[in-house]
Amino acid sequence: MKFSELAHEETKELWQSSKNHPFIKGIENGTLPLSAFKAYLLQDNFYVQNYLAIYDKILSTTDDNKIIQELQSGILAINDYDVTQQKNIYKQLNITEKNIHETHMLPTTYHYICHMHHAFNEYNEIHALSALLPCPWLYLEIFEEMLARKNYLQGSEQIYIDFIESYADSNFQKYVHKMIALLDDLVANRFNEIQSDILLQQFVYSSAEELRFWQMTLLPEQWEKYSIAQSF
Ligand SMILES: Cc1ncc(CO)c(N)n1
Repeated sequence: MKFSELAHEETKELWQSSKNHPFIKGIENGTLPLSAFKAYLLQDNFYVQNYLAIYDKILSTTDDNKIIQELQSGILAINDYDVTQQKNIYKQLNITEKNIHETHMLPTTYHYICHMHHAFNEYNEIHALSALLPCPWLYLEIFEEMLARKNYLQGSEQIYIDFIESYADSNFQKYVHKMIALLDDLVANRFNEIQSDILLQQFVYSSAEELRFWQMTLLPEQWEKYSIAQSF
């Protein structure tokens, strides 16, 4: 079994929880309050910047030509699908530079970002790529399934319709499939540099963080009022 197949199997439940999440259902039927979407985008700005920073760290340290080639085209894809798209949505939602500067990272954003940097700093580029893969792969799966159901077309928010169609787009799909193949190749060819259990953990942890990411702005998370158990 390829690593990607194993990782996908291991995270089925977490991914299903993301697919069923009220935030995702709200994007599909158009009922997600724009304020929640705005808050999500402001957090995602931190996330995407750090995602690109890890690509840069890998590119400036690796001597693996296949990684260099795929990450360079990956950066272009992220610029198209995440950065440019977000800038357009920011304009439509009147999100200003001031709003961006005034935003603080919420706990899940912080933890997810630390997890990805940790995978690179404590292990290596292959472990980092495992931590980075659920991000585009989960989005592709969520929004491809939405596209196929077509229910989202009845929603009244054009922003959500565009958002779904962008992440289900065939070029984004090509990028994701390349990243999956890249990781599987690395696992097969550089197996002596990999700690298999940790590699799988990196993927599972990111899948859990993806689920928390939807939840974060709905709760909303606050550092000052950290959620605690209500009872035994
Ligand atoms: C948190 C998160 N996961 C995945 C993506 C998709 O690239 C994104 N923009 N943000």
